[in-house]
Formats: sequence, C-alpha cells, structure tokens
Amino acid sequence: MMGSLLDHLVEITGHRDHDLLDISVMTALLNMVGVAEARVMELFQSRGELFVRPRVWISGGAVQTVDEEHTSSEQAGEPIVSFPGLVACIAQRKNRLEESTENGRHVLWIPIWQNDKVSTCLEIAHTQPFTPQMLQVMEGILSVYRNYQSLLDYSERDSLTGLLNRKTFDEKFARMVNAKPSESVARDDEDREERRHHADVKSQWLAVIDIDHFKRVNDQFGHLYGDEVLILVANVLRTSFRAQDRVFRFGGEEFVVLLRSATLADAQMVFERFRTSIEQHSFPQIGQITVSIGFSSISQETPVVILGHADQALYYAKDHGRNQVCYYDELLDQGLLQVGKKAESVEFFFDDPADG
Ligand SMILES: Nc1nc2c(ncn2[C@@H]2O[C@H](COP(=O)(O)OP(=O)(O)OP(=O)(O)O)[C@@H](O)[C@H]2O)c(=O)[nH]1
Repeated sequence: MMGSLLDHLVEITGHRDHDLLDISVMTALLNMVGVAEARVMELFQSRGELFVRPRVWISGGAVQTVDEEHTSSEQAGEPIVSFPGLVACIAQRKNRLEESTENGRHVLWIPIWQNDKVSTCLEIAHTQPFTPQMLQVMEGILSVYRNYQSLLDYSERDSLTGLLNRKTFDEKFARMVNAKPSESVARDDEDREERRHHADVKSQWLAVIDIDHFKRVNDQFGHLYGDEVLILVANVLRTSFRAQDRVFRFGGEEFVVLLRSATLADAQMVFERFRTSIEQHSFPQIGQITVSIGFSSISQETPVVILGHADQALYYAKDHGRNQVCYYDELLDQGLLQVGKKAESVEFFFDDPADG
C-alpha cells in the first residue's frame, strides 16, 4: 500500500501539464481508493455565465480524457446550476460535500480552492457511502493535487491579467497545429481554394489583438492606469469567447485568441463583437479605448507562418485607421497584402524550419 502510494505521488508530481496531472490523479483514485466513477471538472465563465466541463474522467475502469479538437457539445460545458451539490459546496465554502442521489449513488464534490477561487473541482461517485478510510486516502492524494495545481497555474498564467501566458500559447498552438489534420482543416492549396467557396466550413482561427495608442494611456495617466486597462480588457476578452476558445496575453498590450470550430462568418462576427464591446466600454478616468485585430485561419502551415499572417493583418489594420478587424486571406485576395512579407514587429519563439 505504502509503495503504491509513493509510486502514485511520484507520478502526480512528475507532470508539468494540467491534463497529465489530472490523469495521474484519476489513476491514483481508481487504484488506491477503488472509486467507480470520478471526473475532474473545470469551471469557466462564458458570456457572463458560469459553466462546468469535464477534463478527465474514469469510466468503465479506465481513465479518459477530453479530445480538445473534437469536443462534443456535452463536453463543451453545462451551466453550473445543473450541479446543485457543487453550487451548495462552493456557496458554503466547503472543502467537500457528500450527497446521495435518488438512484442510491453517493456523490462527493471536492472544489480545489485556490485562495478564495475555484477553477477546478472533482466529482467522485460511489455505490456505497464513503468510509472514513477512503476519505483519508483521498484527502492525501488531493492535498498533493491541490499544491501542484497551483504551481502549474502560476507557471501557465500571466500574473497581471490571469490570462494564459505566451509560453503556454507557444506550447498549445504548436500542439494544435501539429495535431492530426481534422477534416475541417485544409490540406493543401487546392483544398484551401475549395474552402473559400464553402462559407459554412468550420475551421480554427488565430487572432492577434492590440490596444490602439496604448502608449498614450501610460504617458497621460501613468502605468498603474495602463495596468488597469489591461486587466479590464482581459476581463472583456474572458467573457467574449466560448468555452472551447483560448485567450492569451501575448506580452505588453497584445493578446491572442484561438477560436475553435467556427465558420469564417462566425469568426468575423465574434471578433467584430469583441472590438465593439471594447469601443463601447467606459474605462474609469480614461474613457474610451479601441483595439485593432488581425486574424488568419489555422491552416497546415507552421505556427510561425500562421502567426505571421495574423500579424500582417493586424499591422494592416493599424496602418489603415485602427479600431478594425482585418482578415489575412481577404487582404490577400484583394491584393492589399503580399504573401510571405513578414511583419517585422513580432518576435517568434518557434523554430522556423525556413531558418534552417
Ligand atoms: N501599463 C503597462 N504598459 C505596458 C505594459 N506592457 C507594455 N506596455 C506599454 O505599452 C505601450 C505599447 O506602445 P506601442 O507598441 O508603441 O504602441 P501603441 O501606443 O499601443 O500604438 P499602436 O499599437 O500603434 O496603436 C508601451 O508604452 C509600453 O510601455 C504593461 O504591462 N503595463
């Protein structure tokens, strides 16, 4: 028992990735406590409402994990109100709450508190009431999990806005681009031509968002106000996109959004909606600010090329009046941009094969 516990602890603490950490915790619960069903759930806000979605779960004696590229609508999230036990547990600021369901199952809700916030919780179900010994072993496993969770969050997020940081973007984006091509992604230029004529084809999009004349905010009001604007813009970003999308602070006053599974029209609509939300937001003391957005489709090109496309579109938007959304392919079609002209302002941290 002790040897096995230590093996699991070594396994849990060996990971630098949320998914792998979740998987090893689920495996430890399965093997050490013998729970039949358990899920690691993520809490997130989307368009002002709180949702819950499973990240990793035990089913049929095996650990399963969500396939981010092919998320079903159920995996994409359910409103938190569908889980009254969890809502009660969080409202009462408890570390765990046990409820028995109508069909005789016993469900344990375990929010992972970080300071006074919860972004992850566990749902553990059993056919019998949980014994004190089970609870004790689970508590041991979960203390290690809690500590590692906060260490990981610290390394993945930007400390000012709480958004995912540049390092996390580089990792996630490279993984997304290198993933097996899904049917919605064009495979070569011919497909790409084809896709342009099918406006309803779902694809992935990358947008680079930059606050206009941000230097003036700092110069006129000071850095503290500048920081406040960054935090407020990050909050608007958080509530403007869907659960399966990802928002990053890229550095300075630049943000990046990965939009999953959307048609070109959807992508245009959501980026435009975000631009308008910022334009209409009243920033304390400062008043109005605007953002420029450049976006491109996530094709089979390398990450550095895709990012370069979005960046070229962003700089086109900046050069042509700011406060607007520009789409790389459209600028290309209209002859307003040329292929291969690299935007000079972006630093690439990826390996560019073209550079040898
Ligand atoms: N307050 C604050 N300012 C930052 C931070 N990071 C970068 N900046 C500032 O952001 C400003 C960026 O300015 P520029 O890149 O010249 O661009 P801009 O003034 O936004 O103008 P355009 O992008 O051309 O519309 C600089 O003044 C930086 O000092 C930060 O974390 N906090």
